[in-house]
Amino acid sequence: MDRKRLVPSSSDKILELILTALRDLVDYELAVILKLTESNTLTVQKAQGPLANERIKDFSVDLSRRRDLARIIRFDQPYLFAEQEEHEDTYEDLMDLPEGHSCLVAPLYFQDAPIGLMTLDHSVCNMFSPAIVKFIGTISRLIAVIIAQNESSQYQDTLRRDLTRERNLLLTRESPQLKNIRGDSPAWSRVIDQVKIVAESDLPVLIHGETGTGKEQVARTIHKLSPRNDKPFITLNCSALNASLAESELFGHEKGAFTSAIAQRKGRFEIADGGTLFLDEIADLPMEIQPKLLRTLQEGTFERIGGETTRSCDVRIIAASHMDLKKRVQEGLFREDLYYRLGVYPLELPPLRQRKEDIIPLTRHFAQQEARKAKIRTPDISEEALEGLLRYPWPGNVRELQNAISRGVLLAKGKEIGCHHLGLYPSALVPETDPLDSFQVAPAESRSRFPSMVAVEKRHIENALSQTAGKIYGENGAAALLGMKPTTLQSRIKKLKIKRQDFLTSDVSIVDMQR
Ligand SMILES: Nc1ncnc2c1ncn2[C@@H]1O[C@H](COP(=O)(O)OP(=O)(O)OP(=O)(O)O)[C@@H](O)[C@H]1O
Repeated sequence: MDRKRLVPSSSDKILELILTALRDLVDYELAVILKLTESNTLTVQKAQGPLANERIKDFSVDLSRRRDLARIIRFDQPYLFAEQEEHEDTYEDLMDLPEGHSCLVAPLYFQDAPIGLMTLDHSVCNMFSPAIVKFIGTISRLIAVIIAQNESSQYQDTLRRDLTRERNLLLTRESPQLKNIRGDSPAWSRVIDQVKIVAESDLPVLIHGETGTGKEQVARTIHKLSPRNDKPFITLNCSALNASLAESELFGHEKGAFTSAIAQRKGRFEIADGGTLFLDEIADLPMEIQPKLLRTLQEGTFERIGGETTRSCDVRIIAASHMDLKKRVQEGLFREDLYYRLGVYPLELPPLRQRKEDIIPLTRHFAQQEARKAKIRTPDISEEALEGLLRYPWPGNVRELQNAISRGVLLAKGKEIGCHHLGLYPSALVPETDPLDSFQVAPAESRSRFPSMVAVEKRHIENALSQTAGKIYGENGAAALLGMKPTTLQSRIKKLKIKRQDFLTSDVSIVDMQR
């Protein structure tokens, strides 16, 4: 199969590419590229051809014991051992090449300095003509440049990684790079620490967390803090994709691959090349497509649907799920091998209710953000509203909080944001001991049924009355609880047609009743 490599991601792959191309021109059975180390030793970097075996990968030769090779390197000229020439067979202990077999060696030089040696062997004698020797002399110069450049880019990668690590360690909570994953709670601080650590690597990350806990923002931040940050961050939501759509989205398709494929289309792997691919709701990825994803993750190769070219890509994967992926594996709905491949670095995002310390800072952040968008002064938030926010369980997590604050900023029109602006209202249904425990936020989906101010006020007073068993006056009365004058409260009760007697119990004083 034609193997098209878009981005050779390692020196191993580059050398494989070079030696494969070389074999189209020179018939060799073993081609080996050896690197010259500082200790004057040649060590195998790549071996290819029908005679290449596993043992050769670990082979090295000390040049102080192979004066013939040292001399060839010093002269910087390719050398063809003559059929009758007596010489030590370099790979003698590793394979059985006949006496007088063809053996050609070419020094690898870069900027006038030796960096290694290439050897070509064939079990048949006289396989390499003088023209081939000359050609190898020229090609070995190019090979040396490619190897040196690749090493230099690897060195630069290492430098970049080191710099990234140092930079990430210096980041503080106020750093702009972390602005989308705010939070100071111990639970969230642990997440941020892990984000900083894992960002510098290429490890696949599997993020688990309830809906709206910030999985995508965490994935984006990992990418932003990684050495890949100048390359694309591409997302794919795997839910609601059938197998063929998922395959096309991931790997792309050629024109005419299926009825609706009117044009060629790149998949997310191709688009994300060099960068990060975020696979959201990975638990929903159809079973049929999971082996193909696994293969791409293992080999870094894929084919477009309807295409014959095997492409290679260099993509870092971050996957996320609100479901317990391990449970999906146990239920037979997710491949175990893929689960382990994706979950090399698992990251657990705590729900907002487990990090209440973050609610107020996040609230202020979102209020500021919204006010900036609306070009108004950031409104104050009443103490009561802040308390209400702290007491709400936030099933929709940060997204729900963000929505509530956006609404609040809009409704408050620059004035102080109160409970009613945030949709916090006392629930008449849940019996409470602390009036603030009964605050609830109108869920986003019921925004069309957003309670009117009158309804909110009525329920609020009813709740206070139920807390005080209908008592209005005095220290324990509803008026004190609501911070109102008792007379004002009475008139509101009348106006709102609240049936106070529904809340009365026998221990309410006659005096209070008579009022
Ligand atoms: N720590 C945070 N700091 C600031 N904004 C946040 C934070 N966490 C989440 N958000 C905001 O909350 C919203 C939801 O976040 P995000 O989309 O990352 O959550 P998610 O877990 O991926 O959601 P889903 O489960 O629906 O895919 C986004 O608008 C995001 O900007």
